[in-house]
Amino acid sequence: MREQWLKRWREGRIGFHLAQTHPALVRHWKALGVPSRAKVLVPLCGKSLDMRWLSEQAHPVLGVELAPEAIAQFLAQRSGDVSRYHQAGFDIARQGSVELWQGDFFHLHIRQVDEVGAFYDRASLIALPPATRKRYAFHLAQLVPPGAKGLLISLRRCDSDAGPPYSVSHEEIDALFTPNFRLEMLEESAPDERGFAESVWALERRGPLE
Ligand SMILES: C[S@@+](CC[C@H](N)C(=O)[O-])C[C@H]1O[C@@H](n2cnc3c(N)ncnc32)[C@H](O)[C@@H]1O
Repeated sequence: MREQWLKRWREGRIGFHLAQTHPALVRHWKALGVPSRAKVLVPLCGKSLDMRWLSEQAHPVLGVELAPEAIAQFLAQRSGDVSRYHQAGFDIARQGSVELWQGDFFHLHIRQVDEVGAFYDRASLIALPPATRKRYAFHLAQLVPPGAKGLLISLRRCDSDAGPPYSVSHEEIDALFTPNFRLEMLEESAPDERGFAESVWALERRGPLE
């Protein structure tokens, strides 16, 4: 799966990328009640402009992405100094208040994200096959502290298991996240021309005794 994603970026097959900030992020982020200036973890971030929007809301951003092309293209969208360093297997580039960590999200360790207070996930689940989605939900729960809030945007289609993009049912999202998060579905769009409906969820990391 890693190779498949790296190949897609090399070949420029990135139909998932939006040329604008995701409207649901703009619609729902404020109401989540994320503390101002909380650092936002963006797993599997691609070159999403949503990271620019979050940083414009005064949130430092930590994006994690496998493909070097995604990171180079994100940085090239803006002029501005880029500082680079390396930490525990990740090549890190910082531009303004956005840090992009190039490497495998599953290798990210809680010690490396101890300042994170919120998260934003658009299209991570649909990028991963079913067994890896379980690992993803568990790993995210390990990385964010109790009380951390986030937005999750996913896709479902009733008639196919092929992917990516994978179809992820509401029942699966519930089963993946309920053990460690409070979860509320905020909206679901009508199906698009490929039959995919997009759903938006508010999550909050539970505490150890909840
Ligand atoms: C469907 S795209 C979504 C990108 C972005 N969130 C957006 O909204 O445009 C999934 C992204 O996850 C990246 N990816 C896949 N597996 C990964 C992993 N294990 N660690 C980090 N990034 C990964 C892919 O390279 C791809 O850019």
